[in-house]
Amino acid sequence: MKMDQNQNPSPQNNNENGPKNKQPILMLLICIMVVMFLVNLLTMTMQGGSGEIKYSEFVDLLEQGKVQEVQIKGETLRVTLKEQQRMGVKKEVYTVLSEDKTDLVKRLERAGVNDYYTEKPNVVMEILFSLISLIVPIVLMFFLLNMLFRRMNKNGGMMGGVGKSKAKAYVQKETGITFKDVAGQDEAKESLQEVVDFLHNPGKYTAIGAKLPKGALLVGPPGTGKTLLAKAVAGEAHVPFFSLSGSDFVEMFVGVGASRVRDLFEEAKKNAPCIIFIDEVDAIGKSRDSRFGGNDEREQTLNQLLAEMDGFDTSKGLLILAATNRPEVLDPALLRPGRFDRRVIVDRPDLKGRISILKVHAKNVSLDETVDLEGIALATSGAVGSDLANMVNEAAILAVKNGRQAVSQKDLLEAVEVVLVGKEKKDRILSKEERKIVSYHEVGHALVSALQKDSEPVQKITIVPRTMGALGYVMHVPEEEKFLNTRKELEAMLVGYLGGRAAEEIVFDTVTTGAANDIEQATKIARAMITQYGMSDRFGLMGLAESQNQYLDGRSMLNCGDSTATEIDHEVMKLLKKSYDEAKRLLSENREALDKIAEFLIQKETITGKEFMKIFHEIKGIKEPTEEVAAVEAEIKE
Ligand SMILES: Nc1ncnc2c1ncn2[C@@H]1O[C@H](COP(=O)(O)OP(=O)(O)OP(=O)(O)O)[C@@H](O)[C@H]1O
Ligand SMILES: [Zn+2]
Repeated sequence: MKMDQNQNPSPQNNNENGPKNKQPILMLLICIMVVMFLVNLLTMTMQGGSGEIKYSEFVDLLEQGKVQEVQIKGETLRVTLKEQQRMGVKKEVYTVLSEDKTDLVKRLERAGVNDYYTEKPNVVMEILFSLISLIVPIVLMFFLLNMLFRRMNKNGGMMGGVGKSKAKAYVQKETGITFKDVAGQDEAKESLQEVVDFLHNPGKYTAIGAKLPKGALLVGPPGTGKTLLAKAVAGEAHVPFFSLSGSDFVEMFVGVGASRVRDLFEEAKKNAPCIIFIDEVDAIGKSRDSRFGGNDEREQTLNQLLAEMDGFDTSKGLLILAATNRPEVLDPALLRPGRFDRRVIVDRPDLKGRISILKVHAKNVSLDETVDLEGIALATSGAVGSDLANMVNEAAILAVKNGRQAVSQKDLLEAVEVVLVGKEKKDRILSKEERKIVSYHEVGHALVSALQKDSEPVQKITIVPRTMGALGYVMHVPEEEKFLNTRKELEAMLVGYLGGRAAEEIVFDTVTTGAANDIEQATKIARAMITQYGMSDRFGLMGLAESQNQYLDGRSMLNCGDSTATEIDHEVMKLLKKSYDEAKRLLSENREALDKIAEFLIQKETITGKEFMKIFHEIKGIKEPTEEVAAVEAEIKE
């Protein structure tokens, strides 16, 4: 559901060793190749393409007076004939000396061939040749490898200077962002406020002998504003902001990451007071413990980071902030006092937080009088800052699309859905039968929820497909923000999730693939109830799983023996079956309401929670003449 619109720091200039430097090598290479080619061609033509002849044939030629010149090279004779070839080039042949050299000399003198000599100059040529044939492949290899390395190592050339940092930190002299721009996250701001004060007047602290913190680790799920907070610290302290992502350090070659760390600190020290921000620090700071997979390069990089953190003098006003959403994988050495000894939790915003984040982002958007940001915040439990920022923007775009001057509550609600489930997919035409199934499925969810007292009120039911895969869905909005769930509520949730499939089975006596996501969610909840929340009678309070990454998808890992794991599976199955039976029971007993509402939904495609409740109450014979219902009735009649 997260739509990341992160403004990740982009390396400012990462090709200072770019194509310009490659050109001389290229030119040299081409020259060498051309020379080689020419030399080859020349010797080829000089040899005139001739071959070897027998010594006796040579003797014949000699006696016939056809030989002009003979070069004696060891046992080989290179014979130039008087006969001409194309373009005035004399024909040449070879032969192997098969008599005593003095005899040959006599023979030559007799034939009047004075131009014979034992070859010497060619020795130089030969050495040159073998040298070239040795050097060219090496140069070629060097060039190819260099290119390959560059490609693998997009920020720096292996050959072009291993030690130099190519991943330039993204530097901002003034971020211009202050704590006011970060909504909610009050605890985080408070603890960072102290840090700002350190940067402002380090002397105040050192005078008493207090040690200044070297770094703070911002921990929290993606999109909660960690980068924003780090920038705000720099903005509040009016110091430059150096940022780099952990993954920028990690390279193919051992030692590159470490030298980047060194360069970054060198650069930062020159600019102190300033802030270094390392996003995704887990990319380098992963535990050196082999449990997470050892890696020499990363270890060296991490060691360098640790050394740099130990090495600098805090009184200069250098502060390192780092962000991660997987603190559990970090090397303990990073978290030791004197390093990232402060841990600032930047968690998902609560209702109050969401309201203020919406306000911050709505500040620059024209809103009409229908807008109720609190209502939007209620409907977006679990959303993080970047989601909310995205929703406000999406709503503004919708308003413009519909030709309006200001954003209305309807735009905002639609935007919430766009961010959570994607845009309406108008071109996906469902067959009549499919629409019917989807309609019953969704009403099944809604009705089961409405029939149980521990579930959240229904806000909207729709069978308009969405781009993110949903063919229809039911939107619930809680009456208030919840931080705890009772066992009853979780059980009601399970029944609610399985209500869709139950409706399909009851009405069509068949089941479809449409319940895949429901089944996944229900299984996750059932498993957590048994292994983490101590809500099963079978295992009681025994903790059976460890949470793995609280700030990402909250995955957990079983922590028990194999046989227990099998038993857990049985228990999960039992719980799901019980919930499914309950859903089927509820729907069978309310078949009339199911049919009526499903029919209504097929016609209208989208119905509001109020419309839904109205039909429901009518059928159940519940008289509820509240003002709200009366208003809705009037609305429907229109
Ligand atoms: N508390 C907040 N107040 C205002 N805006 C916020 C807040 N949290 C997030 N945002 C918005 O979301 C955007 C993304 O946030 P940011 O990049 O800081 O998240 P992050 O926690 O660093 O995420 P990641 O872990 O993915 O890098 C911000 O630019 C801002 O527009
Ligand atoms: Zn469903």
